Amino acid sequence: MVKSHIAPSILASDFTELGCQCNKVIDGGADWLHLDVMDGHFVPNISLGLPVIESLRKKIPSSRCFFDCHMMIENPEKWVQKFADIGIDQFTFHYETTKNPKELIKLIKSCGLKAGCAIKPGTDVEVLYELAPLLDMCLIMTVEPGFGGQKFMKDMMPKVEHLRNKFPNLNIQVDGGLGKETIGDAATAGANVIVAGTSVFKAEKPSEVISYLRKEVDDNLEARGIKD
Ligand SMILES: O=C(CO)[C@@H](O)[C@H](O)COP(=O)(O)O
Repeated sequence: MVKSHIAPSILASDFTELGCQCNKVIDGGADWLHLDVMDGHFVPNISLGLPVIESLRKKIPSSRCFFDCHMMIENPEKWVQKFADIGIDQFTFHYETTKNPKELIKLIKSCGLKAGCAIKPGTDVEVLYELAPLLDMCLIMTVEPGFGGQKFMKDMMPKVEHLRNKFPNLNIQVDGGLGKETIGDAATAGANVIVAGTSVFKAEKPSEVISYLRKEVDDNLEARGIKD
C-alpha cells in the first residue's frame, strides 16, 4: 500500500524568494520538497548544495515538510553524512554513480535517512529489482537529469509499470516534465511520488495544480487497490 506524495522541485522556483515560495507550495498541499543537488560533473549543470538546504531546513522543520534530496553528483558516498547532519529526510543517489549500491544504501540508512535510487533514461529498470527491497524509493527519470523545463519522456512509463507490478508497496517517483498534461500517463503506469517543478512553481495557483496531480495519482492507486 502506498500514498500519493506531491514533491515540487525547487529548481523551478525564484531563488531570490526561496523561503516564501517553498512555504507557499507547502501551504498549497505539497507533501515533500524535491531538492536537486547537481555537481557539474555527473550532470552538465550546477544547482545548489549544503548551505541553501541547511538554511531552508532551519525555516522549514521536518514536521512541516519532508526534504527529498535528489543527488545528481559523483561520489555520493562522500556526502551522505554531511547531508544527514543538516537534517534532510531522504537521500536519493543515482545508480550510475556507484559501484556498490548496496553498501551505499546501508550507509544512508545508518545515518538515519531514507534511501532512494534513481536511474537515468538510458538505464534498464532491471538494475533496480535487486535493490528495491532495500530501498524506500525508486526514481525513474522522465528527462535527462540536469535541467528543469524539459519534455516528459512517455517511453519511460513501461519501467514504472514493471516496477509497480513487481513491488506494489514501493514508493515510485517520476521526475521531469510532469504537469496536468502528463500526469495521466505517470499515474496510470503506477507512479505515486510526483516531482513537479515548472508546472507547480510557475503556476498562478500552485495549490490547484497540486490537487490535480494528487487526484490523478489517488484515483489510479485506488483502481489498483494499493492506496494507503
Ligand atoms: O531532476 C530534475 C532535472 O534534473 C528535475 O527535478 C527537474 O527540476 C524537474 O523540473 P520540471 O521538468 O518539472 O520543470
